[in-house]
Amino acid sequence: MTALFVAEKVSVRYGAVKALTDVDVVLEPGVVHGVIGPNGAGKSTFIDALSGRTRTTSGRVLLDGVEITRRPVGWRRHRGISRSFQRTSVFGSMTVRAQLEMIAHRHRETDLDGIVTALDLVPVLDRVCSEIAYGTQRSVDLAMALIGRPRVVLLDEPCAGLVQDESVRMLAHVRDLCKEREVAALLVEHDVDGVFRTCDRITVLDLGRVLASGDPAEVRANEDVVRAYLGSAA
Ligand SMILES: Nc1ncnc2c1ncn2[C@@H]1O[C@H](COP(=O)(O)OP(=O)(O)OP(=O)(O)O)[C@@H](O)[C@H]1O
Repeated sequence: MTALFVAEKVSVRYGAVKALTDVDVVLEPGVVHGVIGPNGAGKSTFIDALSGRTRTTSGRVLLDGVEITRRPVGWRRHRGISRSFQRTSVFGSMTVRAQLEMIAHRHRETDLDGIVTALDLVPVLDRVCSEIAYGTQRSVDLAMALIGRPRVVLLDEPCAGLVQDESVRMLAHVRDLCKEREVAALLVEHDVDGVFRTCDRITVLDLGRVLASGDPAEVRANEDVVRAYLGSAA
């Protein structure tokens, strides 16, 4: 069977800096795939390369077995590859409702109510985005990424800036919604415990290379990962 979304030996250089070298990932519907690694490991570069924001130096990206490596961001979004950013991308001056409806219109979403309800956004629909709590803004970011029934979502640190309780709730939402909607998710996150709790598979990057990949138990037990990254916390 053809995998939904594949990164094959993806490499990215910024001048002399090798930000990513030969990184492989396979994403499947309803599977949450975490990517962890220390600062500068190449996590954001990987999401940027998969979403079309950064040009790969070599390697291939495939959707349904068809190469899309050079396709631009907008083309990918319209074919069901969406992403969220490390920093919230809500428009501060709009209401939550206006912002979500605008994106729903653009991507022909027919069940905006379902997304809004699942993410507990009903009480803030008529509030201006800049006036709602930061944790709720992050839920609006997730809602925006899920609009249009994407087949693949690439989430860049959805828990950045959240307190522990909010982070737990956010990752539960990510997992539940990806399972319910059969979305293939790639989750980059610094909250390592959250990633181990949430993800079905995990890839660990270090200095732009894959240090380990597998299910959470395999990765947690991997000696290279413990030595280089998890330390005694494992
Ligand atoms: N635009 C750029 N120009 C040059 N080097 C860059 C650029 N963006 C990233 N890098 C370098 O590429 C490497 C990977 O960076 P990247 O931001 O992808 O790592 P990261 O794992 O997401 O880090 P963090 O956890 O701090 O967000 C780092 O060495 C970084 O300094």
